[in-house]
Amino acid sequence: MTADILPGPDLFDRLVAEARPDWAAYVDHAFVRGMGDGTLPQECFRHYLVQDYLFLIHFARAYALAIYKGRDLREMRSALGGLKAILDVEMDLHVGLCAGWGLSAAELEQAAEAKATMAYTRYVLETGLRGDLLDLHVALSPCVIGYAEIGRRLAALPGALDESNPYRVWIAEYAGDTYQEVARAARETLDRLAADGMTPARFPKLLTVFRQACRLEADFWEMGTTLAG
Ligand SMILES: Cc1ncc(CO)c(N)n1
Repeated sequence: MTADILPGPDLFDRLVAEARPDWAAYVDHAFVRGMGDGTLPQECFRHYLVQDYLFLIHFARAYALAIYKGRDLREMRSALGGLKAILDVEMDLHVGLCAGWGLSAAELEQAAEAKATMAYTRYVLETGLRGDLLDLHVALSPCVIGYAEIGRRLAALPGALDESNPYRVWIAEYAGDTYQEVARAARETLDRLAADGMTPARFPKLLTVFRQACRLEADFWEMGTTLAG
């Protein structure tokens, strides 16, 4: 089924097309819908957000690995942009929201890591350590491009950004121009790497990584929903 897929543009779209059920289970998870209509219990969101802070620490390490694996300055600078977006922008959202609940950044950093957090972050890092830059960026792509899609979808729902929705700040962050631009750059990086000598035989291997990352994203929402440690 995938053997005739040739390298070229829109690698991300082709991955999503082949991984539809896993992608849908991730971007349309009950946790996501609960943020959209404001019905998600706050306890679940808090558990998720603390774990997501720990997730982002390791995610920043994965971008640092992408800098290390960059083959020229352009690739290194592009990965540095991703690293800065996490450390300087995205984590501020978590720190700001948690401060509202009386949780400091230092306390966040000390929180015990849930197994779903470990599984996902270490899978991405391991994939990048074992493989090349394309493997690493495919493993990273459901996170960045997926959250941009989730943010956009939720922001389009009637009332999602109203004062009455406790999750409007989260939605606005990921639907906002800054994050959408990070996701656009991630797509471009995938296309550039794929155009650089990716063989058709590579696609099924990348699809395996992509599907695994989508499943781990869905597990992450599930961890928030069930308050799993
Ligand atoms: C689990 C997870 N996936 C993706 C993102 C987007 O960066 C995030 N903050 N957390």
